[in-house]
Amino acid sequence: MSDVSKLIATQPPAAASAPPEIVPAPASLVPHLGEVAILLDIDGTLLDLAPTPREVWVPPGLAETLNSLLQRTAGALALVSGRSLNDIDLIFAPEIYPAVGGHGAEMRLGSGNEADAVQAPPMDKELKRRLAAIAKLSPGILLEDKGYSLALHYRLAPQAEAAIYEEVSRIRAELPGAPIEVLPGKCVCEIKHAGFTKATGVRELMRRAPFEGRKPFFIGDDVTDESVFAIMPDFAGLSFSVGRRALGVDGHFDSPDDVRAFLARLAQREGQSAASR
Ligand SMILES: O=P(O)(O)OC[C@H]1O[C@H](O[C@H]2O[C@H](CO)[C@@H](O)[C@H](O)[C@H]2O)[C@H](O)[C@@H](O)[C@@H]1O
Ligand SMILES: [Mg+2]
Repeated sequence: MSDVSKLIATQPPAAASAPPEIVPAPASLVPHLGEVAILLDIDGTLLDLAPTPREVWVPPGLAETLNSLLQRTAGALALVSGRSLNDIDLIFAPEIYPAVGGHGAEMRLGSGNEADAVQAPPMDKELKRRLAAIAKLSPGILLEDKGYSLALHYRLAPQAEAAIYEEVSRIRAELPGAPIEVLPGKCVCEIKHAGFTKATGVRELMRRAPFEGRKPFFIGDDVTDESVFAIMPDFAGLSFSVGRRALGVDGHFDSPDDVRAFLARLAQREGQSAASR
C-alpha cells in the first residue's frame, strides 16, 4: 500500500510556515458506503494525464474497483468530467457509468447509455468554425468538438498558449453578449455555453435517486473542479484535491495512482466488513 496516498488535511488552514498535518488514509474520513455518493473527476484524478485526449487508458483493476463501489453504494457513484458522455463511454468501454459530462452539460443517472438531462444547446456552427480556425496557429494544437463546446488543446504546442487565448478573446469581443465563456484547463482552452458548470451538474444529480440524501465526496484535480469543492458542504460532503492543493478541501492526493489505491482500499474495506457480518 502506497503511503503517498496519506491524506494531508488542509482544514483548518495551517500557519504559513508549519508543515501540513498528515492524517491517516482518507478512507477513515469516509462514512459507510451505504450513506455516501462517490463523485469522481476523470483526467488527472482517476486517469493519468496523457499527451493527447485519445491516449488515456484505464489501468488494470480500476473498472473492477469502480464496479464494486457502484454496487456497494447501490448505484450512487458518478464520473464528473469535462469530457462528453460519449467520450467517457469510449474510454471505459464496455463499462457504462452514471456521469455528469461536458462540465455539467449532460447528466446520466444510471448505467444505461442515454443521457437523462442535457443542460446545453449545441454551439452555434459559425462560432465553432471561427474558433476551430485557431488550431491553424500552430502544428500540435488539437481540436475537441463536444457539440455544445469546443476545446483547443495545446499540450503538444505549449508555446501557442498566449496566442490561442488572445485569438479567443478577439472573437469573443466581436460577439458582445453571446452566452459563452472560456474555461481554462490543463493545457486546454475550452469555449462553452455559459450557465452550466460541474457544480450545476452535481446539484442536479444530487436531487435524484440514488444520489439524493447521501453524503457525497468528490475528488478532482483541476480549476474546473473548484466549483464542486465549493458546494460539497451544502450536502454535508467532503472534497479532495489531486496534485495541486486546492483551498478549502478536506484532503489531498499526490497523484491519480494514489486516488486509485484509495478507492481500491475503500471497496476492500466494505467488502471485509460485509464478510464479517
Ligand atoms: O474533468 P476531467 O475529467 O478532468 O476532464 C478535463 C479535460 O480532460 C481532457 O483533457 C485533459 O486530459 C488529456 C488527457 O490526459 C490531456 O491530453 C489534456 O491536455 C488535458 O486538458 C479532455 O480532453 C477534455 O475534454 C476535458 O475537459
Ligand atoms: Mg480532471
